[in-house]
Amino acid sequence: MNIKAPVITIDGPSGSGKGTIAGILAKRLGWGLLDSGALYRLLAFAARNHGVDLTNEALLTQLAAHLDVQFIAATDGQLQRIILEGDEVSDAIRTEDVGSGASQVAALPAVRDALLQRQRAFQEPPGLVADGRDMGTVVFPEAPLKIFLTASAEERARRRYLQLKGKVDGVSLSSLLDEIRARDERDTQRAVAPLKPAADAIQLDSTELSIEQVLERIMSEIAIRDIAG
Ligand SMILES: Nc1ncnc2c1ncn2[C@@H]1O[C@H](COP(=O)(O)OP(=O)(O)OP(=O)(O)O)[C@@H](O)[C@H]1O
Ligand SMILES: Nc1ccn([C@H]2C[C@H](O)[C@@H](COP(=O)(O)O)O2)c(=O)n1
Repeated sequence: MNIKAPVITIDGPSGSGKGTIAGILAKRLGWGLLDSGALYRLLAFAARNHGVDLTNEALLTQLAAHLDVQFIAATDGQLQRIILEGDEVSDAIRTEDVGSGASQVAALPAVRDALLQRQRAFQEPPGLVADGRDMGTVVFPEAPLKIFLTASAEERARRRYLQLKGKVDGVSLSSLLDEIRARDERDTQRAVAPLKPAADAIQLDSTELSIEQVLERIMSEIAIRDIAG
């Protein structure tokens, strides 16, 4: 019998804190981590490197199927590292520009299909924390705990501003807010696997919550379900 490892899914819009929460949770539980947004970012980044237009579904699908990528798990004192075609791109894929490209390629159905099995292959014992837009609705519909994490667009832009200020030249709160709204619109309105809560997801608005408070809420849901041993 094939007993599947438990999955906790965390979906939500850009800047809601999914990645931060998923990373801490995976570490606390000793589980694997799937940052599914990184796959779409890697594809957009690779497409630009190879001169592939972000609207060319056929070529992007081929690129997605053969994406040469390695995720090196976080260790004490070191964050997860991402290697694309032999080069470390962990920071390079985090720009708003790459995020916007990722959101464009993610709207293409054949691209999503090409990345589906790659994402499901992360489901390994003892468990997986997976963050993205469709983790609970499409990729892991049987997950025993699904979180839909939100925050107001203004708060998400503020968080992103604090994160980028001093690291990226010319960053402005108002342009970040515009980018966040544009990405929300594209991610929620696309025809395939749009960003939306799964019917059985727990919705958490983190606008007024600290990272630790969000984690506490999720840890109590894990305890209620008794899913982490
Ligand atoms: N509850 C919170 N309170 C304050 N800051 C937070 C909170 N959650 C996350 N942050 C901060 O907000 C920023 C964005 O968080 P994070 O990158 O985890 O968001 P995300 O949802 O994964 O975004 P994206 O989908 O674009 O990757 C980070 O600097 C993080 O430390
Ligand atoms: N499961 C996912 C994850 C990500 N995307 C798309 C949409 C996002 O705007 C973009 C970048 O994601 P991020 O790194 O900001 O979480 O990738 C998606 O469609 N489905």
